[in-house]
Amino acid sequence: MTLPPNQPVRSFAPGSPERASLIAELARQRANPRRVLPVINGKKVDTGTSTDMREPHAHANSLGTYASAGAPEAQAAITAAIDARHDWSRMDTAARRAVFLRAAELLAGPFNDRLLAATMLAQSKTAFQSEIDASCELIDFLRFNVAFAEQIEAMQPLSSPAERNRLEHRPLDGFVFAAAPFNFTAIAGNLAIAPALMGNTVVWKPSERAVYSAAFLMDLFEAAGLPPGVINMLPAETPAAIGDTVFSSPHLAGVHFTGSTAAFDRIWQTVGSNVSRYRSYPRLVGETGGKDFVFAHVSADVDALVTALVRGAFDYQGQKCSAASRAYIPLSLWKPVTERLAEIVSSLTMGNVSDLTNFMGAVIDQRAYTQISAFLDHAASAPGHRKIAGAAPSDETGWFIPPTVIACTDPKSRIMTEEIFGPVLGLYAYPDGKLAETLALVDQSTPYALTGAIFAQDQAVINQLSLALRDSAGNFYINDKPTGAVVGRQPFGGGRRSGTNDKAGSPFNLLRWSSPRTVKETFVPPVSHLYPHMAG
Ligand SMILES: NC(=O)c1ccc[n+]([C@@H]2O[C@H](COP(=O)([O-])OP(=O)(O)OC[C@H]3O[C@@H](n4cnc5c(N)ncnc54)[C@H](O)[C@@H]3O)[C@@H](O)[C@H]2O)c1
Ligand SMILES: N[C@@H](CCC=O)C(=O)O
Repeated sequence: MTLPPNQPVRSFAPGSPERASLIAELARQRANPRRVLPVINGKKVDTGTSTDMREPHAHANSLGTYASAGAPEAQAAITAAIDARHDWSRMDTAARRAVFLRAAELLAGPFNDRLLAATMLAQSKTAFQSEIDASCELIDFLRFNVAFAEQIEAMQPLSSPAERNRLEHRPLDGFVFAAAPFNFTAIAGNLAIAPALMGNTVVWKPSERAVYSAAFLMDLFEAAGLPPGVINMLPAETPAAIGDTVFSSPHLAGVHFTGSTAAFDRIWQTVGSNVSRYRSYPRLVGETGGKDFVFAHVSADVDALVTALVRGAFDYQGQKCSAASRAYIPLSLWKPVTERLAEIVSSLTMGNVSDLTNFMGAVIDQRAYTQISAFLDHAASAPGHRKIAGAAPSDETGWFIPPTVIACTDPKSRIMTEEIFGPVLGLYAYPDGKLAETLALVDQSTPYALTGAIFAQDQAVINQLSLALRDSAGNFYINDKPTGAVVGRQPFGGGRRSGTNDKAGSPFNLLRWSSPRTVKETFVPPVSHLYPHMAG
């Protein structure tokens, strides 16, 4: 079965048509603040509350407000999802899939600028970062998931002349709760659409830090013809208000989560403690945090390594679960690597993402700004840390944390072992001869295993490093940065405390949303209970 091509990534170079129309849409959205409401059973519900949605890089600018859902709306969304399940799960699969293919075409067409601009304004992504997320990755999720669902359906058991066997892919017996992180519009969408494509109905809670772009996603689903009640959107200032209702419902059949390890731990514990309430065992799929590494061998190409460090650590302000956050550099390469890194990092431009000349925007909000600043304060005050590059943070006009590189003498420093989720890269210099010991450090010094990259030239060395770090990352890169997985090419997800590794954008993930029924049809049934060996 053929897979669709990936959606091409455009350049947004000066003079390009995509740049002109994006700039016009940014202005249009800025001039038209939105009021976002929960959507339950296809109807918008105003709860009367009002939470501001602001641009992280220009926090005086409001994009509008949203009405926060609470327990009553969560209960209504569960009821809507349960009611919608009958028809949606029985809809002809080709018709169901058409909704998602239509959404892909709409997103590649009239909705494209809307989603791109909304993601730039709400999440402070540059044009390129928004393009690879809200446009390319989401279009790919929509199209590839349909192709993967067809592959899954095609995998049928053996039949014989006497019997016909088949596997029917039914949705889970209840509703799926999808909870999204702020950092990827595509992930927010996929968390809802992957279960829905398999016939499930969904209570979808976008991140409280990215409600604005989620509202445009909901517009897209509706425009694609998604029936009411299939995906019910609950923006909520207090996530636990939704979680408490959802996790105590006997109809909870699955959780599709992406976010922090701490939040998924709490969800898992709550679901575990409620397990006897549920009508079925809820499927728990959670892709969580990371402390992603770059390991350089003495044979590494310095220019390729430094480019990967800069893009891997500082694209989207380091707010990717895959971001390069700790790097291990052999002493013999330390000087050229750190000098080149310091030179490039100090030249990176940061500011309002509507100015397309900027390399970076701001971090998502004040909470992130404070948390990342605390790591920088720690590095400034605790012995064994030396800043190689990085200016002072500023929160005057936006939540700006400049890209920062910190040399750490202790490879177990907090900078080298804890998820920072910001533009901070820790470096550790290892003696060239201590290869095995350093690989053990890479593998053992954090609880995560999400992404990692190695840089080396010799194939035998590449094989040695790949084997030594086999369990250290679910997405492993050789001579490339550890970010930027593409749907259909690098199925994404990590092990250990980075998640259940169900590989978003792959058939493995879709299978989690199916409860197959095996059907055996016997053409000529036996009419006697006696077996031949019983004949006297
Ligand atoms: N592994 C991956 O594929 C991947 C991808 C993106 C982000 N992430 C991780 O996500 C984190 C950043 O995202 P974030 O700050 O938005 O994460 P977060 O954990 O703060 O929030 C994630 C989602 O969970 C919801 N949530 C939290 N507690 C809840 C509760 N009790 N009940 C119901 N919903 C609840 C939040 O409202 C949000 O929608 C980082 O740790 C990053 O590594 C992982
Ligand atoms: N899939 C993205 C990361 C998603 C997490 O934030 C990447 O590969 O960079």
